[in-house]
Amino acid sequence: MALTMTSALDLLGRHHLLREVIQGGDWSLDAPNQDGEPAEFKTLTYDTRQVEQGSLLFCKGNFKPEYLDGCDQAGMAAYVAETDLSERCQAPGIIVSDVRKAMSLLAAAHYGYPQDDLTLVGITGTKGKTTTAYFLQSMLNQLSGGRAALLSSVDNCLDGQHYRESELTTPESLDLFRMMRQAVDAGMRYMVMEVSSQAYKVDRVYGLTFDLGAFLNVSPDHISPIEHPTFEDYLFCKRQLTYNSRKLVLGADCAHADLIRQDAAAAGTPLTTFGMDRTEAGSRPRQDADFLVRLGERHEDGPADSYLIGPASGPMTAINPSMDGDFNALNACAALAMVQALGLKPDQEALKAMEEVRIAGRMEHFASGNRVAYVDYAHNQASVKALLDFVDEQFGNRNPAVTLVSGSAGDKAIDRRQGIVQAAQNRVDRLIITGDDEGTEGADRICRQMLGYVTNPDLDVSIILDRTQAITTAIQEGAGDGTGFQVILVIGKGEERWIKVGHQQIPYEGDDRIVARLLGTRSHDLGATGTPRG
Ligand SMILES: CC(=O)N[C@H]1[C@@H](OP(=O)(O)OP(=O)(O)OC[C@H]2O[C@@H](n3ccc(=O)[nH]c3=O)[C@H](O)[C@@H]2O)O[C@H](CO)[C@@H](O)[C@@H]1O[C@H](C)C(=O)N[C@@H](C)C(=O)N[C@H](CCC(=O)O)C(=O)O
Ligand SMILES: Nc1ncnc2c1ncn2[C@@H]1O[C@H](COP(=O)(O)OP(=O)(O)OP(=O)(O)O)[C@@H](O)[C@H]1O
Repeated sequence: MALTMTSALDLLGRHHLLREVIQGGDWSLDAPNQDGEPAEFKTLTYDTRQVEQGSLLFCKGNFKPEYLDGCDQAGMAAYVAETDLSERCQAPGIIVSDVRKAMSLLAAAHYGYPQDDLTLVGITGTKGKTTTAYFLQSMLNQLSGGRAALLSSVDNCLDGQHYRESELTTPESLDLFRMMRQAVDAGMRYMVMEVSSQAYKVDRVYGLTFDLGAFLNVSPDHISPIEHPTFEDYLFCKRQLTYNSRKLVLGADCAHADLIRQDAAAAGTPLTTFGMDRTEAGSRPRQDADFLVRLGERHEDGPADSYLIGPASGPMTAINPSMDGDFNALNACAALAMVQALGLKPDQEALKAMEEVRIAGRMEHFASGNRVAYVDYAHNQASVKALLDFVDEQFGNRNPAVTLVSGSAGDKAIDRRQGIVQAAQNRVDRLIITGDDEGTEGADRICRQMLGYVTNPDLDVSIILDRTQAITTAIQEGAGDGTGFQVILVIGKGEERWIKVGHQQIPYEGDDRIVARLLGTRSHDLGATGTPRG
């Protein structure tokens, strides 16, 4: 469907978003007079640097009027904004009460409502969104002959095969609808996407109904001046997925599950639940979740523990995910519950597809002599706790000396600094606090703040600002006397090849590559599911 000035105004009017159209001194509710057939907008953009002949520009966020200089000359057809910017340009201004909502509605129309041709799955949760999304995509690809697209915080995949690094966890609505169109044109039948709390906060998914939503878990995170003012606001934004999904899969042990159940009842959204079953083998499984995962046989020194996964009513199937950790088995269980909620029957091959999934920078495992290292993306209290639970379960009987290398990002999610220290300080032997994406705050300040949260006097703790040096120290002079078994955990950056300093991304070797180089083991350079990026 071509979007013209007339159809855009009509759509905005129907959604009560249109205030008026301003061109020069003329104010009206109608489209400015045009000769002949109304011209369709050629492109839509929210960046003046992308404006070309026939563009419709959205002025959102911290947009500055001076960005409009030169847009007339570039051929801008019109702009959409919440204020009159006619002093800066000749093109008509569509003045709306909410530019982000307007952008989502107009983008959907411009790209011909691609969501109608996709089975759309949205996944939210504080932890496990990316992993669960990859697990689900792998099963859907297996069941549909490779017709599952993916939008994640690591990579986007629009044709079931090629993965490209993504910028945001959930894209801006304009980019989202464009990518959906590309996916439909590439023959995709499914799209699996992560839905961040921020997506609801700033209307990136406004007007979208998901065929299936998943709410995995929630714990305090993303509280900062540019994200959420409070945990209540963070959770409230996430809860919106329930009201915008036709069905919902919910973690049975999710905090505030009762509230989310109330949401689902209020919205008339049917629920399927999943959870970890920790009852003894052979005893009656837990009864309060529809899908369960439980520990299978333990293999000492084996590649990974195996799990049993399936509907609570049985039968269970053994799986052996290549990504370590009970939390990843739980993510696999969430993905299985989602496939079933979509009305599909996952066969053995589909479950096997999950076993092949590897995600760059998530639970990357390295070993040499008496040292084992993991590079992981844990970067808040809940994920550090989950990672240390894994270390206890997997290596506890070998009495390891555990070294943790962690920093925390600047400018956002400020509560993580305390959360990481709290989760770790009584469970590791050595903590090396180091630089992360410091942004405009400076790594020194963030590291000192983290150090200030340490209350355990027995903890061997130090700040080594340079991340490469911090990892080198951890590997070469880990905790303990160096003779016993050592576990080294390097967390928070995954496979990222840059560190954000100020507003710049400074090239960085990468945690995984540094560990591999120092331990003399092989590093993987994969985008996802064993597929090189490209
Ligand atoms: C708070 C927030 O949502 N910020 C996002 C938002 O910023 P904004 O709209 O204020 O944009 P801005 O960069 O200040 O600039 C204002 C506008 O002027 C435009 N511009 C700029 C310069 C110019 O010359 N001409 C011009 O038109 C820009 O394109 C933009 O549209 O739009 C930008 C892109 O249009 C995003 O990059 C930016 O995300 C920032 C980088 C960010 O850090 N976002 C985080 C908080 C975020 O969204 N995270 C979530 C959750 C992650 C998770 O759970 O792991 C996510 O979904 O990624
Ligand atoms: N279900 C889970 N529960 C707790 N921790 C988890 C879970 N799944 C993954 N993690 C931990 O969180 C880290 C990030 O996992 P993942 O990328 O799948 O989550 P995410 O929700 O996409 O995170 P983010 O929003 O921070 O990008 C992992 O490296 C792991 O340490």
